[in-house]
Amino acid sequence: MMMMEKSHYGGHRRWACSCSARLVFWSTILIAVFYLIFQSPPSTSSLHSNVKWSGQNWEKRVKNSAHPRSNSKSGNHLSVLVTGAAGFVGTHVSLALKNRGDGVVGLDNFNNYYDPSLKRARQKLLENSGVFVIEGDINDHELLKKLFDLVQFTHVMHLAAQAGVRYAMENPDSYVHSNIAGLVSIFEICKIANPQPAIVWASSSSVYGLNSGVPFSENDRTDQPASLYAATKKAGEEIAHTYNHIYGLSITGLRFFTVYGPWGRPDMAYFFFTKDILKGKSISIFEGPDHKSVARDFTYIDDIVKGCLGALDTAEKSTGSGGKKKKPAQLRVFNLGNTSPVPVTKLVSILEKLLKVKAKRNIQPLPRNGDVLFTHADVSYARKEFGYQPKTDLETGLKKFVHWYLDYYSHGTRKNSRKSSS
Ligand SMILES: O=C(O)[C@H]1O[C@H](OP(=O)(O)OP(=O)(O)OC[C@H]2O[C@@H](n3ccc(=O)[nH]c3=O)[C@H](O)[C@@H]2O)[C@H](O)[C@@H](O)[C@H]1O
Repeated sequence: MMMMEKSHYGGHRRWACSCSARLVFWSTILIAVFYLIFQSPPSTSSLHSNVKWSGQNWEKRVKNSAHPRSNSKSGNHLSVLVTGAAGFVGTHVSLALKNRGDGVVGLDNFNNYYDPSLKRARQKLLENSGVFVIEGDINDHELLKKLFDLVQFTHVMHLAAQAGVRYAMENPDSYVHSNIAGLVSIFEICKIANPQPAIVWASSSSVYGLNSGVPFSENDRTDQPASLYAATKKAGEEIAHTYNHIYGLSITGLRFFTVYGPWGRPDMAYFFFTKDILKGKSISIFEGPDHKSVARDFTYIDDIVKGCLGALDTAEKSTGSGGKKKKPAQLRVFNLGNTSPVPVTKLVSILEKLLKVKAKRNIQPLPRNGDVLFTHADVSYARKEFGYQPKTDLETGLKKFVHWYLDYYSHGTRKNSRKSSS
Protein backbone atom coordinates (compact mmCIF):
# COMPACT_ATOMS: atom_id res chain seq x y z
CA MET A 1 0.00 0.00 0.00
CA MET A 2 2.68 2.34 1.12
CA MET A 3 4.55 1.40 -1.97
CA MET A 4 1.52 2.18 -4.10
CA GLU A 5 0.96 5.55 -2.43
CA LYS A 6 4.60 6.37 -2.77
CA SER A 7 4.56 5.37 -6.30
CA HIS A 8 1.36 7.29 -6.92
CA TYR A 9 2.80 10.35 -5.27
CA GLY A 10 6.07 9.89 -7.18
CA GLY A 11 4.11 9.54 -10.41
CA HIS A 12 2.23 12.77 -9.76
CA ARG A 13 5.46 14.61 -9.11
CA ARG A 14 6.98 13.20 -12.28
CA TRP A 15 3.87 14.29 -14.18
CA ALA A 16 4.06 17.77 -12.67
CA CYS A 17 7.78 17.96 -13.43
CA SER A 18 7.41 16.86 -17.02
CA CYS A 19 4.51 19.27 -17.40
CA SER A 20 6.53 22.27 -16.28
CA ALA A 21 9.49 21.11 -18.35
CA ARG A 22 7.25 20.97 -21.38
CA LEU A 23 5.87 24.41 -20.52
CA VAL A 24 9.36 25.85 -20.32
CA PHE A 25 10.34 24.10 -23.53
CA TRP A 26 7.35 25.32 -25.56
CA SER A 27 7.50 28.86 -24.17
CA THR A 28 11.18 29.02 -25.16
CA ILE A 29 10.31 27.86 -28.67
CA LEU A 30 7.46 30.39 -28.82
CA ILE A 31 9.67 33.24 -27.67
CA ALA A 32 12.33 32.23 -30.18
CA VAL A 33 9.77 32.15 -33.01
CA PHE A 34 8.41 35.59 -32.00
CA TYR A 35 11.92 36.92 -31.83
CA LEU A 36 12.76 35.62 -35.27
CA ILE A 37 9.58 37.03 -36.77
CA PHE A 38 9.45 40.42 -35.16
CA GLN A 39 13.07 41.29 -34.52
CA SER A 40 15.00 42.06 -37.65
CA PRO A 41 18.51 40.77 -37.16
CA PRO A 42 21.29 43.32 -37.42
CA SER A 43 22.31 43.69 -41.05
CA THR A 44 25.51 41.89 -41.92
CA SER A 45 26.93 45.12 -43.20
CA SER A 46 26.52 46.97 -39.93
CA LEU A 47 27.86 43.96 -38.07
CA HIS A 48 30.87 43.95 -40.33
CA SER A 49 31.40 47.67 -40.22
CA ASN A 50 31.53 47.57 -36.45
CA VAL A 51 34.00 44.76 -36.44
CA LYS A 52 36.10 45.12 -39.57
CA TRP A 53 35.48 48.41 -41.29
CA SER A 54 36.11 51.03 -38.72
CA GLY A 55 38.73 52.47 -36.51
CA GLN A 56 41.65 54.72 -37.23
CA ASN A 57 43.89 51.81 -38.05
CA TRP A 58 41.51 50.50 -40.72
CA GLU A 59 41.08 53.93 -42.25
CA LYS A 60 44.82 54.50 -42.26
CA ARG A 61 45.41 51.21 -44.04
CA VAL A 62 42.82 52.09 -46.69
CA LYS A 63 44.29 55.54 -47.27
CA ASN A 64 47.89 54.33 -47.38
CA SER A 65 47.02 51.60 -49.83
CA ALA A 66 45.09 54.02 -52.06
CA HIS A 67 47.88 56.57 -52.14
CA PRO A 68 49.99 56.59 -55.34
CA ARG A 69 53.76 56.86 -54.95
CA SER A 70 55.06 60.31 -55.80
CA ASN A 71 57.61 58.75 -58.19
CA SER A 72 54.98 56.52 -59.83
CA LYS A 73 56.46 54.89 -62.97
CA SER A 74 53.36 55.44 -65.05
CA GLY A 75 53.41 59.12 -64.18
CA ASN A 76 49.63 58.86 -63.94
CA HIS A 77 49.26 58.67 -60.17
CA LEU A 78 46.11 56.61 -60.26
CA SER A 79 44.20 55.67 -57.17
CA VAL A 80 42.27 52.53 -58.09
CA LEU A 81 39.61 50.53 -56.33
CA VAL A 82 40.01 46.96 -57.62
CA THR A 83 36.97 44.81 -56.97
CA GLY A 84 37.52 41.05 -57.02
CA ALA A 85 41.10 41.79 -55.99
CA ALA A 86 41.69 38.32 -54.54
CA GLY A 87 40.46 36.77 -57.78
CA PHE A 88 42.76 35.59 -60.55
CA VAL A 89 42.79 38.66 -62.80
CA GLY A 90 42.23 41.00 -59.84
CA THR A 91 45.39 39.85 -58.10
CA HIS A 92 47.60 40.26 -61.16
CA VAL A 93 46.18 43.66 -62.08
CA SER A 94 46.47 44.94 -58.49
CA LEU A 95 50.10 43.83 -58.30
CA ALA A 96 50.95 45.43 -61.64
CA LEU A 97 49.36 48.73 -60.62
CA LYS A 98 51.06 48.74 -57.24
CA ASN A 99 54.43 47.82 -58.74
CA ARG A 100 54.40 50.79 -61.07
CA GLY A 101 53.49 53.11 -58.19
CA ASP A 102 49.74 53.54 -58.42
CA GLY A 103 47.53 53.42 -55.33
CA VAL A 104 45.35 50.32 -55.04
CA VAL A 105 42.64 49.29 -52.62
CA GLY A 106 41.27 45.78 -53.08
CA LEU A 107 37.78 44.56 -52.31
CA ASP A 108 36.75 40.91 -52.33
CA ASN A 109 34.05 38.86 -50.66
CA PHE A 110 36.16 35.67 -50.57
CA ASN A 111 33.18 33.52 -51.51
CA ASN A 112 33.56 29.77 -51.80
CA TYR A 113 32.74 29.31 -55.51
CA TYR A 114 36.21 27.77 -55.53
CA ASP A 115 38.74 27.06 -52.81
CA PRO A 116 38.87 30.24 -50.68
CA SER A 117 42.33 29.28 -49.38
CA LEU A 118 43.70 30.09 -52.85
CA LYS A 119 42.10 33.52 -52.57
CA ARG A 120 43.65 33.96 -49.11
CA ALA A 121 47.05 33.03 -50.52
CA ARG A 122 46.60 35.65 -53.25
CA GLN A 123 45.59 38.15 -50.56
CA LYS A 124 48.85 37.44 -48.72
CA LEU A 125 50.77 38.08 -51.91
CA LEU A 126 48.97 41.40 -52.33
CA GLU A 127 49.43 42.48 -48.75
CA ASN A 128 53.16 41.71 -48.98
CA SER A 129 53.23 44.19 -51.85
CA GLY A 130 51.35 46.83 -49.90
CA VAL A 131 47.85 46.27 -51.31
CA PHE A 132 45.19 46.26 -48.63
CA VAL A 133 42.30 43.94 -49.51
CA ILE A 134 39.04 44.63 -47.74
CA GLU A 135 36.74 41.68 -47.17
CA GLY A 136 33.34 42.85 -48.30
CA ASP A 137 30.69 42.57 -50.98
CA ILE A 138 30.14 44.90 -53.91
CA ASN A 139 26.45 44.86 -53.00
CA ASP A 140 27.19 46.36 -49.59
CA HIS A 141 26.23 49.98 -50.18
CA GLU A 142 27.20 51.08 -46.70
CA LEU A 143 30.74 49.77 -47.12
CA LEU A 144 31.10 51.34 -50.58
CA LYS A 145 29.89 54.67 -49.24
CA LYS A 146 32.42 54.49 -46.44
CA LEU A 147 35.24 53.70 -48.87
CA PHE A 148 34.35 56.48 -51.26
CA ASP A 149 34.09 58.92 -48.34
CA LEU A 150 37.62 57.99 -47.34
CA VAL A 151 39.27 57.95 -50.78
CA GLN A 152 38.85 59.93 -54.00
CA PHE A 153 39.38 57.05 -56.41
CA THR A 154 40.45 58.18 -59.86
CA HIS A 155 39.51 54.77 -61.31
CA VAL A 156 37.53 51.67 -60.47
CA MET A 157 38.74 48.40 -61.96
CA HIS A 158 35.65 46.30 -61.51
CA LEU A 159 36.56 42.62 -61.77
CA ALA A 160 34.35 41.09 -59.07
CA ALA A 161 31.89 38.75 -60.77
CA GLN A 162 30.39 35.31 -60.75
CA ALA A 163 32.45 33.56 -63.41
CA GLY A 164 32.08 30.22 -65.17
CA VAL A 165 29.74 29.42 -68.04
CA ARG A 166 28.54 25.98 -66.91
CA TYR A 167 27.95 26.78 -63.21
CA ALA A 168 25.20 29.20 -64.24
CA MET A 169 22.85 26.25 -64.61
CA GLU A 170 23.45 25.22 -61.02
CA ASN A 171 23.31 28.61 -59.34
CA PRO A 172 21.64 31.22 -61.54
CA ASP A 173 20.98 33.57 -58.61
CA SER A 174 24.65 34.17 -57.94
CA TYR A 175 25.06 35.51 -61.50
CA VAL A 176 22.23 37.97 -61.03
CA HIS A 177 23.54 38.96 -57.61
CA SER A 178 27.14 39.62 -58.67
CA ASN A 179 27.01 40.44 -62.36
CA ILE A 180 23.83 42.51 -62.46
CA ALA A 181 23.03 43.82 -58.96
CA GLY A 182 26.73 44.12 -58.08
CA LEU A 183 27.52 46.03 -61.26
CA VAL A 184 24.64 48.45 -60.66
CA SER A 185 25.84 48.90 -57.08
CA ILE A 186 29.31 49.91 -58.35
CA PHE A 187 27.85 52.28 -60.97
CA GLU A 188 25.58 53.83 -58.32
CA ILE A 189 28.42 54.69 -55.95
CA CYS A 190 30.56 56.01 -58.84
CA LYS A 191 27.68 58.10 -60.09
CA ILE A 192 27.39 60.07 -56.84
CA ALA A 193 31.13 60.32 -56.17
CA ASN A 194 32.64 63.74 -56.61
CA PRO A 195 34.71 63.65 -58.76
CA GLN A 196 33.35 60.56 -60.45
CA PRO A 197 36.00 57.92 -61.17
CA ALA A 198 36.44 56.32 -64.60
CA ILE A 199 35.38 52.68 -64.64
CA VAL A 200 37.00 49.74 -66.43
CA TRP A 201 35.18 46.45 -65.95
CA ALA A 202 35.31 42.82 -67.04
CA SER A 203 32.85 41.77 -69.68
CA SER A 204 33.46 38.50 -71.52
CA SER A 205 34.08 36.86 -74.87
CA SER A 206 31.00 34.80 -74.11
CA VAL A 207 28.79 37.71 -75.24
CA TYR A 208 29.49 36.58 -78.84
CA GLY A 209 27.46 33.47 -78.00
CA LEU A 210 26.40 31.45 -81.00
CA ASN A 211 27.99 33.76 -83.60
CA SER A 212 29.83 31.86 -86.30
CA GLY A 213 31.77 34.61 -88.12
CA VAL A 214 35.38 34.79 -86.95
CA PRO A 215 37.37 36.55 -85.68
CA PHE A 216 34.93 38.17 -83.27
CA SER A 217 34.88 41.93 -83.63
CA GLU A 218 33.43 44.42 -81.16
CA ASN A 219 30.93 45.46 -83.83
CA ASP A 220 29.46 41.96 -84.19
CA ARG A 221 26.02 41.14 -82.84
CA THR A 222 25.87 40.02 -79.20
CA ASP A 223 22.25 39.03 -78.90
CA GLN A 224 22.52 35.24 -78.87
CA PRO A 225 24.16 34.34 -75.55
CA ALA A 226 24.54 30.61 -74.91
CA SER A 227 24.67 30.82 -71.10
CA LEU A 228 23.18 32.88 -68.31
CA TYR A 229 26.74 33.99 -67.53
CA ALA A 230 27.01 35.43 -71.04
CA ALA A 231 23.57 36.99 -70.75
CA THR A 232 24.49 38.77 -67.50
CA LYS A 233 27.69 40.13 -69.09
CA LYS A 234 25.73 41.32 -72.11
CA ALA A 235 23.20 42.93 -69.76
CA GLY A 236 26.14 44.60 -68.00
CA GLU A 237 27.22 46.19 -71.26
CA GLU A 238 23.72 47.62 -71.77
CA ILE A 239 23.61 48.85 -68.16
CA ALA A 240 26.98 50.52 -68.75
CA HIS A 241 25.47 52.36 -71.70
CA THR A 242 22.67 53.67 -69.48
CA TYR A 243 24.97 54.97 -66.74
CA ASN A 244 27.23 56.56 -69.32
CA HIS A 245 24.29 58.18 -71.08
CA ILE A 246 22.47 59.51 -68.02
CA TYR A 247 25.26 60.27 -65.55
CA GLY A 248 28.34 60.91 -67.66
CA LEU A 249 30.34 57.99 -66.26
CA SER A 250 33.39 57.08 -68.34
CA ILE A 251 33.06 53.31 -68.80
CA THR A 252 35.24 50.75 -70.58
CA GLY A 253 34.19 47.10 -70.87
CA LEU A 254 36.84 44.45 -71.56
CA ARG A 255 35.81 41.22 -73.24
CA PHE A 256 38.30 38.72 -71.85
CA PHE A 257 38.96 35.53 -73.84
CA THR A 258 39.55 32.43 -71.62
CA VAL A 259 42.29 33.86 -69.42
CA TYR A 260 44.80 31.40 -67.94
CA GLY A 261 48.06 31.40 -66.00
CA PRO A 262 49.69 31.16 -62.57
CA TRP A 263 47.32 31.78 -59.63
CA GLY A 264 44.47 30.88 -62.00
CA ARG A 265 40.92 29.69 -61.36
CA PRO A 266 40.51 26.03 -60.33
CA ASP A 267 37.09 25.87 -62.05
CA MET A 268 38.67 26.34 -65.48
CA ALA A 269 39.49 23.40 -67.75
CA TYR A 270 43.28 23.91 -68.04
CA PHE A 271 43.47 24.00 -64.22
CA PHE A 272 41.37 20.97 -63.35
CA PHE A 273 42.75 19.00 -66.31
CA THR A 274 46.20 19.49 -64.77
CA LYS A 275 44.97 18.32 -61.40
CA ASP A 276 43.16 15.28 -62.81
CA ILE A 277 45.95 14.24 -65.20
CA LEU A 278 48.38 14.25 -62.27
CA LYS A 279 45.97 12.15 -60.23
CA GLY A 280 45.49 9.66 -63.06
CA LYS A 281 41.78 10.56 -63.27
CA SER A 282 40.08 10.65 -66.65
CA ILE A 283 39.20 14.03 -68.13
CA SER A 284 36.20 14.86 -70.30
CA ILE A 285 37.11 16.56 -73.54
CA PHE A 286 34.19 18.07 -75.37
CA GLU A 287 33.77 17.87 -79.12
CA GLY A 288 31.26 19.42 -81.47
CA PRO A 289 28.85 17.74 -83.92
CA ASP A 290 30.61 15.54 -86.53
CA HIS A 291 33.62 15.28 -84.20
CA LYS A 292 34.46 18.93 -84.76
CA SER A 293 37.04 20.09 -82.24
CA VAL A 294 36.13 22.72 -79.70
CA ALA A 295 38.62 25.59 -79.60
CA ARG A 296 39.39 28.61 -77.44
CA ASP A 297 41.41 31.77 -77.89
CA PHE A 298 43.30 31.06 -74.64
CA THR A 299 44.87 34.31 -73.41
CA TYR A 300 47.79 34.50 -71.02
CA ILE A 301 47.34 36.57 -67.88
CA ASP A 302 50.30 38.93 -68.50
CA ASP A 303 48.80 39.96 -71.84
CA ILE A 304 45.45 40.57 -70.14
CA VAL A 305 47.12 42.69 -67.44
CA LYS A 306 48.74 44.85 -70.12
CA GLY A 307 45.33 45.28 -71.71
CA CYS A 308 43.76 46.27 -68.39
CA LEU A 309 46.45 48.85 -67.69
CA GLY A 310 46.18 50.16 -71.23
CA ALA A 311 42.44 50.60 -70.78
CA LEU A 312 42.90 52.36 -67.43
CA ASP A 313 45.58 54.67 -68.80
CA THR A 314 43.52 55.73 -71.79
CA ALA A 315 40.24 56.07 -69.91
CA GLU A 316 39.00 59.64 -70.05
CA LYS A 317 37.56 61.35 -67.00
CA SER A 318 33.89 60.97 -66.21
CA THR A 319 31.96 64.13 -66.93
CA GLY A 320 29.22 64.16 -64.34
CA SER A 321 29.05 65.51 -60.84
CA GLY A 322 26.49 65.40 -58.08
CA GLY A 323 24.74 62.60 -59.96
CA LYS A 324 24.29 64.77 -63.07
CA LYS A 325 25.96 64.55 -66.46
CA LYS A 326 27.68 67.71 -67.71
CA LYS A 327 28.63 66.51 -71.18
CA PRO A 328 28.99 63.22 -73.11
CA ALA A 329 31.50 60.79 -71.61
CA GLN A 330 33.65 58.01 -73.02
CA LEU A 331 32.02 54.59 -73.54
CA ARG A 332 34.17 51.77 -74.94
CA VAL A 333 34.24 47.97 -75.33
CA PHE A 334 37.42 46.06 -76.25
CA ASN A 335 38.25 42.47 -77.04
CA LEU A 336 41.25 41.23 -75.08
CA GLY A 337 42.18 37.88 -76.59
CA ASN A 338 45.19 36.09 -78.01
CA THR A 339 44.04 36.04 -81.67
CA SER A 340 44.97 32.38 -82.22
CA PRO A 341 42.43 29.77 -81.12
CA VAL A 342 43.72 26.37 -80.03
CA PRO A 343 41.64 23.14 -79.94
CA VAL A 344 41.06 21.76 -76.45
CA THR A 345 42.68 18.48 -77.59
CA LYS A 346 45.88 20.41 -78.28
CA LEU A 347 45.68 22.04 -74.84
CA VAL A 348 45.59 18.54 -73.36
CA SER A 349 48.60 17.40 -75.45
CA ILE A 350 50.62 20.37 -74.23
CA LEU A 351 49.71 19.58 -70.63
CA GLU A 352 50.69 15.92 -71.11
CA LYS A 353 54.07 17.01 -72.40
CA LEU A 354 54.67 19.48 -69.58
CA LEU A 355 53.46 17.15 -66.84
CA LYS A 356 55.09 14.09 -68.41
CA VAL A 357 51.91 12.14 -67.75
CA LYS A 358 49.53 10.65 -70.32
CA ALA A 359 45.96 11.91 -69.89
CA LYS A 360 43.04 9.50 -69.73
CA ARG A 361 40.91 11.13 -72.40
CA ASN A 362 37.18 10.73 -72.35
CA ILE A 363 35.78 12.37 -75.50
CA GLN A 364 32.22 13.58 -75.04
CA PRO A 365 29.76 15.55 -77.13
CA LEU A 366 29.69 19.21 -76.10
CA PRO A 367 26.90 19.33 -73.53
CA ARG A 368 24.25 21.96 -73.99
CA ASN A 369 25.16 23.76 -70.80
CA GLY A 370 26.44 27.11 -71.93
CA ASP A 371 29.57 26.20 -73.88
CA VAL A 372 30.18 27.50 -77.39
CA LEU A 373 32.20 25.74 -80.10
CA PHE A 374 34.97 28.28 -80.52
CA THR A 375 36.18 31.78 -79.71
CA HIS A 376 38.60 33.97 -81.65
CA ALA A 377 39.35 37.61 -80.92
CA ASP A 378 39.99 40.44 -83.30
CA VAL A 379 42.00 42.84 -81.13
CA SER A 380 42.68 45.56 -83.69
CA TYR A 381 40.65 48.15 -81.76
CA ALA A 382 42.63 47.60 -78.52
CA ARG A 383 45.85 47.66 -80.54
CA LYS A 384 44.89 50.99 -82.07
CA GLU A 385 43.77 52.60 -78.81
CA PHE A 386 46.49 51.44 -76.43
CA GLY A 387 48.94 49.25 -78.32
CA TYR A 388 47.55 45.95 -77.06
CA GLN A 389 49.57 43.11 -78.56
CA PRO A 390 49.34 39.63 -77.01
CA LYS A 391 52.76 38.00 -76.87
CA THR A 392 52.38 34.63 -75.15
CA ASP A 393 51.52 31.47 -77.05
CA LEU A 394 49.65 28.69 -75.25
CA GLU A 395 52.65 26.41 -74.74
CA THR A 396 54.78 29.16 -73.19
CA GLY A 397 51.93 30.29 -70.95
CA LEU A 398 51.02 26.77 -69.83
CA LYS A 399 54.65 26.12 -68.97
CA LYS A 400 54.54 29.02 -66.54
CA PHE A 401 51.22 27.83 -65.17
CA VAL A 402 52.44 24.25 -64.62
CA HIS A 403 55.57 25.54 -62.93
CA TRP A 404 53.45 27.60 -60.52
CA TYR A 405 50.94 24.78 -60.00
CA LEU A 406 53.56 22.20 -59.03
CA ASP A 407 55.29 24.63 -56.75
CA TYR A 408 52.12 25.90 -55.08
CA TYR A 409 50.48 22.56 -54.43
CA SER A 410 53.59 20.59 -53.53
CA HIS A 411 54.45 23.21 -50.94
CA GLY A 412 50.88 23.14 -49.71
CA THR A 413 50.77 19.38 -49.20
CA ARG A 414 54.15 19.34 -47.56
CA LYS A 415 53.80 22.32 -45.30
CA ASN A 416 50.17 22.66 -44.37
CA SER A 417 48.37 19.96 -46.31
CA ARG A 418 46.54 22.55 -48.37
CA LYS A 419 44.13 20.76 -50.68
CA SER A 420 43.82 21.53 -54.34
CA SER A 421 40.27 22.60 -55.01
CA SER A 422 37.90 21.32 -57.63
O1 LIG B 1 36.19 33.82 -72.25
C1 LIG B 1 35.29 33.90 -71.44
O2 LIG B 1 34.53 34.82 -71.42
C2 LIG B 1 35.06 32.80 -70.47
O3 LIG B 1 36.25 32.02 -70.40
C3 LIG B 1 36.14 30.89 -69.60
O4 LIG B 1 35.14 30.02 -70.10
P1 LIG B 1 35.58 28.84 -71.08
O5 LIG B 1 36.20 29.37 -72.31
O6 LIG B 1 34.40 27.96 -71.23
O7 LIG B 1 36.76 28.16 -70.24
P2 LIG B 1 36.87 26.71 -69.58
O8 LIG B 1 35.73 26.44 -68.71
O9 LIG B 1 38.22 26.65 -69.00
O10 LIG B 1 36.78 25.76 -70.83
C4 LIG B 1 37.80 25.79 -71.82
C5 LIG B 1 37.47 24.80 -72.90
O11 LIG B 1 37.51 23.48 -72.37
C6 LIG B 1 36.31 22.79 -72.70
N1 LIG B 1 36.00 21.85 -71.61
C7 LIG B 1 35.65 22.32 -70.41
C8 LIG B 1 35.39 21.47 -69.37
C9 LIG B 1 35.50 20.09 -69.58
O12 LIG B 1 35.28 19.25 -68.69
N2 LIG B 1 35.87 19.65 -70.82
C10 LIG B 1 36.15 20.50 -71.86
O13 LIG B 1 36.46 20.06 -72.96
C11 LIG B 1 35.26 23.85 -72.91
O14 LIG B 1 34.27 23.41 -73.78
C12 LIG B 1 36.09 24.98 -73.50
O15 LIG B 1 36.18 24.84 -74.87
C13 LIG B 1 35.79 31.30 -68.18
O16 LIG B 1 35.60 30.15 -67.38
C14 LIG B 1 34.59 32.17 -68.13
O17 LIG B 1 34.43 32.64 -66.82
C15 LIG B 1 34.66 33.30 -69.12
O18 LIG B 1 35.53 34.27 -68.64
